[in-house]
Parts: sequence; structure tokens; C-alpha cells
Amino acid sequence: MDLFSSEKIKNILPFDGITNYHGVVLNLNDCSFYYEKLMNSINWKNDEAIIFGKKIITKRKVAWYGESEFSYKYSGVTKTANIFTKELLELKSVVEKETQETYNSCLLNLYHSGEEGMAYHSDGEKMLKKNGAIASLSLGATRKFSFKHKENKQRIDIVLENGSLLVMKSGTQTNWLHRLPPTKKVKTPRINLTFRTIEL
Ligand SMILES: O=C(O)CCC(=O)C(=O)O
Ligand SMILES: [Fe+2]
Repeated sequence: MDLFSSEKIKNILPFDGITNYHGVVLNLNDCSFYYEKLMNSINWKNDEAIIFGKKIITKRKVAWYGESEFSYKYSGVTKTANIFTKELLELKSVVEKETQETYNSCLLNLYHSGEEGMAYHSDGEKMLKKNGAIASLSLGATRKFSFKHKENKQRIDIVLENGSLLVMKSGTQTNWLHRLPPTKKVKTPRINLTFRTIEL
């Protein structure tokens, strides 16, 4: 973080939480380099979830990476994380410098087109450090991202560009839901990386 960068970092939530939008933190060359690299080298898997008792397989792909092969439970299934690749460690260090926080794991999502998204949820899994920052780095297609207050249903929308960084901090997961709405307008893929701190 440079001396002046705090001026451009804004809390986009009006109350009950802090979510900072840092804007674009990677230059275009780095964006293309990491987008291609991650697209081709990450151990992408379709996600499984149990919705109303039925097993569904998402079109969106996911991958968990971390400092160690920690195991985690997702929709009743125990899975093992992959070990950070060189590129993920490089991106982690960019994000750590920019946010002045540290992270020990990363959940990656690959949305092949605008038809794939993620429904309203909050990231409050037991394993996550309580009120720890979740730093979300976006690569590829620009997508809208929405927050909805759990009580008064107020909505806040933000556009996440190629190379941008959004950091969800204290209060955000407790008081707000977030989602990536599907859209017919976007035809190209987007990769999202959420750096997190897991208590091992
Ligand atoms: O794709 C995104 O921007 C958000 C992903 C997300 O909310 C999550 O992985 O928990
Ligand atoms: Fe999330």
C-alpha cells in the first residue's frame, strides 16, 4: 500500500459492516498472464451441493488451495485442499501488501460465462477466522456483485473489473449477504480468487 492509496479505498457498505473496494490492483499484462495461467493450471472441479435434499452439480468450477493440505467439509463431503502454486503465492503477496493482512488459503471460482453466478450467501464457515478479512480478486469478464442486508434488505451493487480487489471485513458476513448475479450480457469467463484465513 502506498502513501496515497488509502484515499481511493472506500467502504461501500452504508452501515453494519466494512467492505473496502481497492479498485484495480494489477496491470493489464499481469491480469492476462495470471488469467491464462490459472485457467490452465488450477485443479478446477465442478462443485457439488445438496439443495433441498437433492445433489446438484454446478456448472461453475471451484478449487481450494492453501499453505497445507487441510481438509474441509462442504455440503457434507470432506475434501482436501491443494497446495498453493507459485502464481497463487505471487497473487497472495500482492493482495497481502495491498490489504495489510495475511491469508493462508484461497477459494477460486471459475464462471465460464454470465449464465453462471453464485446465489446469496455469507461466508461464515466454522473454519474461517471470525471477522477475518476475505480479499476477493477478480480476473477476466467484468461482473456485477450485490450485497443485501439481512434485516432491512437494503441492496448495494458494485461492478468488479478485471484486476480489481474487494475486501470484506468486520460485520460484512454477519449482517450482509452477497451474490454474483447471473446475466445474459456477459459471454466470457471470469476467475475470482477469495483469499481467506482458516483456523487450522
Ligand atoms: O465470485 C465472486 O466474486 C464471489 C465469490 C464468493 O462469494 C465466494 O466464493 O464465497
Ligand atoms: Fe462469498
